[in-house]
Amino acid sequence: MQLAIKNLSKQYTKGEVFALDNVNLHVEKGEFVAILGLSGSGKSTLIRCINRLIDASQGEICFEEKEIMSLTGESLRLYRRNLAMIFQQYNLIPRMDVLTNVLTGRFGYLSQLYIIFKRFPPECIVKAEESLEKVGLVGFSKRPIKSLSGGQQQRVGIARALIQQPQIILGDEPVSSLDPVTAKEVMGLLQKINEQDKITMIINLHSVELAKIYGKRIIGINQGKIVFDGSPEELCESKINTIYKSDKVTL
Ligand SMILES: Nc1ncnc2c1ncn2[C@@H]1O[C@H](COP(=O)(O)OP(=O)(O)OP(=O)(O)O)[C@@H](O)[C@H]1O
Repeated sequence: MQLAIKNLSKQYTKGEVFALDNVNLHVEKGEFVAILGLSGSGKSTLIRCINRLIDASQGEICFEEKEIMSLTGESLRLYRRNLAMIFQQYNLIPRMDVLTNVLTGRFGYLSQLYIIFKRFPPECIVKAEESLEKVGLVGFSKRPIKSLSGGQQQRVGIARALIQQPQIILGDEPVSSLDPVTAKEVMGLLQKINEQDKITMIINLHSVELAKIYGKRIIGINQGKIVFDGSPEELCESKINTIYKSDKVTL
């Protein structure tokens, strides 16, 4: 078992509703998990708890059989090397070129001196070029980030994730800012990486269509609870309605 989440709950403020409510989830190495749910259902909270960007209120997360919620300092840094993030807004550094942005994915492996002086070992640069080749951006190394399209910027984000040599890629709505065609290209790239490199994908999505095409397993979250966990074929209309059920009054 690569990731085991047991009875996980998160309450941002005492007295408020639970953003995650007793979540239990097991993920095996190499799975492609698409997470669906209404805005505010807890998808980002789950991802942020997994990579310890935030601390859960209760429960347990184990990575490769080791409990990770109590990690601090160096052991937390080493744990985080296993997890790469890709984001809706790409989170690139606009004033730096493509290659340097990819190289920042290697920070978890380098000493502070390399980082301060931004001088990277030659083998890192080779790895960065290889990552760029993998995402279809050969020849883009020196291009400023600002000169790239959204789809190209997300490819840089994926190359930055790959150079980290992660076990898991966590995606927080990585294609929500892209047009439908480009979104499919980027999801196809993640699918290829998942199949070729056996990197586990846990990807939050707003599109049921994309989840059904690219997810090998779909998790549906409603008000912090897992209400669906199954294959794309099992995600019928009534299950979709359960995932997207809202208590809010519609105008
Ligand atoms: N930093 C925070 N402080 C307080 N409450 C928060 C915080 N972050 C999220 N929440 C609340 O937790 C709940 C779950 O939010 P979360 O961002 O995980 O949902 P989501 O499914 O990722 O939504 P979206 O699809 O819009 O990104 C929401 O009610 C949200 O308002």
